[in-house]
Amino acid sequence: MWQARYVASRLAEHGFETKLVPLVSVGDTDLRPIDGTRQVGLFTKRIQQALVDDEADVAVHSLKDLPTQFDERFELAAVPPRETVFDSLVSENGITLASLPPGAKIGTGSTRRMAQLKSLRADLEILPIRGNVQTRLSKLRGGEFDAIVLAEAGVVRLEMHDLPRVQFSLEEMLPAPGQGALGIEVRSDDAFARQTLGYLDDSATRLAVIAERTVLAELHGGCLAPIAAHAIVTKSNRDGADELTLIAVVMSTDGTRRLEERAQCTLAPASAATNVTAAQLLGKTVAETLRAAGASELIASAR
Ligand SMILES: NCc1[nH]cc(CCC(=O)O)c1CC(=O)O
Repeated sequence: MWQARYVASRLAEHGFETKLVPLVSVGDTDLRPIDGTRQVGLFTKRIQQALVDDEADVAVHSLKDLPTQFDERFELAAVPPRETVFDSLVSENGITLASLPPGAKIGTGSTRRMAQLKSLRADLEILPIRGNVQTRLSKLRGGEFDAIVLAEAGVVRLEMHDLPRVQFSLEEMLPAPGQGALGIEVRSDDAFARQTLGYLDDSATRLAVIAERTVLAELHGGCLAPIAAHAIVTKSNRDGADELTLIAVVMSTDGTRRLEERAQCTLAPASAATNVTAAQLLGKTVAETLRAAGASELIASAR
């Protein structure tokens, strides 16, 4: 709802009136542990269905939740400027990971988070937790866990600034592809919606998430594999040109094996199409190197 309201208010700045269509996704209601047999897109399918049924013209997703599988019915009309990409350790008193008692119980349903937690502290007990941010926090308060891991982006958007937590560094906990970014989809035959939403696109964010999501797609990772990726656009200090840097990690779920790859490309000034191709190539190159180093085996063992 926050995300949809954000898009509505950005559209209002450009003079467009909108109507919110509140929806409840399977991801909000299905709290059973993730077991890999259920379908992908639990948070996004219901919203896409609203586009198909003409219930809504604009679909607002967390890009992290949007499957990489191409669907010709929809087009990603905009990727707005990204919120913070970090993950945070959330607990009753905001304790650091290092200060947790031996064998502490940490709630996360993400193999990416599980693997990185295990590599930092092998003694931790990782327990499944599902649901939206509010559901997870009520489980933490219920005493089931010593701590849980949440994306800082969700915490910030819900304005829970006082929530006791410690932010992980990128070295400790590399985020999921697309984390902190929104993906705004429209029907592919709706040129008016595509053009209108185009105002909200942020090219640096879009290129970063294209690179990250290409790694995931190339490794056939889906949302269950222990794959992390983070890309960022920066200015080169040599010639001032924009550069896109991508780092990706594939792990074994027990945290004992870690493959890491980093690569960079130079972006062309104001050449959207060329830069999209460059971002995709960067993601493919990194995925290829990870595959050559044995990534597929680690991903398969996580299923
Ligand atoms: N899978 C749920 C989900 N999808 C997006 C976010 C956070 C917001 C974001 O990363 O954009 C979350 C919650 C979480 O991971 O803590």
